[in-house]
Amino acid sequence: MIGGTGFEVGGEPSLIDTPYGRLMAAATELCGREVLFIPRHGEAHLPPHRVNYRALLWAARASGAVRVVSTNTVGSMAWHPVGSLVIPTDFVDFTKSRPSTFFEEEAVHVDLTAPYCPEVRRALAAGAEAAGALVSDGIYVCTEGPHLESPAQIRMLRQFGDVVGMTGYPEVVLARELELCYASICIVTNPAAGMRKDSMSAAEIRTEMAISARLLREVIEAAITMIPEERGCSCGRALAEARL
Ligand SMILES: CSC[C@H]1O[C@H](OP(=O)(O)O)[C@H](O)[C@@H]1O
Ligand code: HPA
Repeated sequence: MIGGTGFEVGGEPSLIDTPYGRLMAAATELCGREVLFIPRHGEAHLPPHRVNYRALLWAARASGAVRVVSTNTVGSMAWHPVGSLVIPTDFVDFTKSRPSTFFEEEAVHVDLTAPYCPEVRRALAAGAEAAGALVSDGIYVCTEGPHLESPAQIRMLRQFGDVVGMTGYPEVVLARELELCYASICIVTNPAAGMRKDSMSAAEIRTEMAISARLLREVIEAAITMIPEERGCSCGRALAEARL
């Protein structure tokens, strides 16, 4: 699991070395399944544009994981109430400065027709339903941050997607490049800028996330039991025809 702002599951902490740097992770068990929990922002809570996304995914694979469940907090650019969940089906990238590939020296073009693993997405949707959460599919728009968006930016971005965050990209792409299954469960913490009269501060967003953390854990625990043992998706063959 890659845990976002305000989400923890506990576990035995350890340091993992990757070619991209060292990070902290915690091994634990959830519902009988072995889980490696990696806090996305690390102990120092790195801002989104400085998160070491390649190290996160590399560490996941090096630990033997084949599936990654990520949690993200998002602002809604549509109708979603605060506290509801969104499972991305697709994404649009508006970031500016992040290393976004493991393949700097060769031309490798992974297919992103279905960027998020359909099997893990299905399990998350079933887990959300079992937990009684309000959940919907949606398109995740990723901004560079670290500032929250302006109302004019949101008027533009809402033509491209449903929810906005700063961390969903390039994780989703890097996971595919490592042939990992990857899906995200997003918690709506606020209406995006300009969607309501009053604004919402980062501190208030964090408070909203804390309120929803227990629900999110319930959803993930239920989802984990619904992920099939064997992979039936094509994520594990992402590189088969990706090289030129
Ligand atoms: C003011 S909160 C913004 C911060 O929270 C989200 O991070 P994460 O997806 O890791 O929960 C968002 O993308 C920003 O990084
Ligand atoms: O409104 C938002 N914008 C960007 N990232 C976010 N993460 C939570 N809410 C937001």
